Amino acid sequence: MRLDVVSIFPEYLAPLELSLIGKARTDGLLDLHVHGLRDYTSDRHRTVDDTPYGGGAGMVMKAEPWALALGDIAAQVPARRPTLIVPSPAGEVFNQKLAYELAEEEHLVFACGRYEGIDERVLEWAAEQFTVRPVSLGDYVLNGGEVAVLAMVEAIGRLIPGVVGNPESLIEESHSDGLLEYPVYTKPSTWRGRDIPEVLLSGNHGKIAKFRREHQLRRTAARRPDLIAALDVSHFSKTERNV
Ligand SMILES: CC(C)N1CCN(Cc2ccc(Cn3ccc4ccc(-c5n[nH]c(N)c5C#N)cc43)cc2)CC1
Repeated sequence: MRLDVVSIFPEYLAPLELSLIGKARTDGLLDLHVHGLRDYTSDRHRTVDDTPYGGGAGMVMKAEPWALALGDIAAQVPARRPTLIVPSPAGEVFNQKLAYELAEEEHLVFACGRYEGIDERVLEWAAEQFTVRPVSLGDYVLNGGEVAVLAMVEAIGRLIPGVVGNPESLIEESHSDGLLEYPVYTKPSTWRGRDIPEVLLSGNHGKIAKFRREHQLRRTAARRPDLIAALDVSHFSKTERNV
């Protein structure tokens, strides 16, 4: 998968050189390019913003630098219609389902806005050669798109085959089956007077699986009842429907 990120703060994306995503880049599983938007300006001050038409607080990102940057990226990978992800407080909310969907794409481009956002005409212009998707990390306000891109690239990148060492660990984690994950423990079995659940020492895989499923359901019901409500009844066994 090829990924391109455009930002006025390219150094903000440096964490994508670390850990699993960094190794995936070294291994050639992810072809990630970060671009500085100011490289696509031509004035002495490398201007990327201006005052909003209609008045109001703050500044808006100018269209031309974005069109030059996105056009350059599209030209570098002519064969495929890239998906342009535009982090925005007004976007569809990013979730694991969308992460899986985007992990199937061949080329993702991320436009990190700042200030009060990007001139809307950029998204209209980009729709000629990109599939444009405004996406929100969640219902809270950030100062720009970079943090959202760090989260999305990690969530999407780890779903690419070969990025996560043990693909089985992708199966039982939170949200992959619609429920939150069960509690996990490791040595020592007694820590500061606290024991681990005895069943985990039993070696009885059926009982362990049952314990874990029950705790997934309890944790999800307690912390995210909205996820329980969203699940189809067929998701639950007969006994679980009465929990
Ligand atoms: C009345 C008038 C003064 N209001 C002024 C604030 N407006 C909303 C507003 C608020 C902040 C920003 C800052 N910003 C610039 C680019 C950018 C990209 C993503 C996000 C972002 N925030 N939250 C998320 N989950 C995001 C994601 N993904 C925020 C961004 C941009 C825009 C609403 C209008």
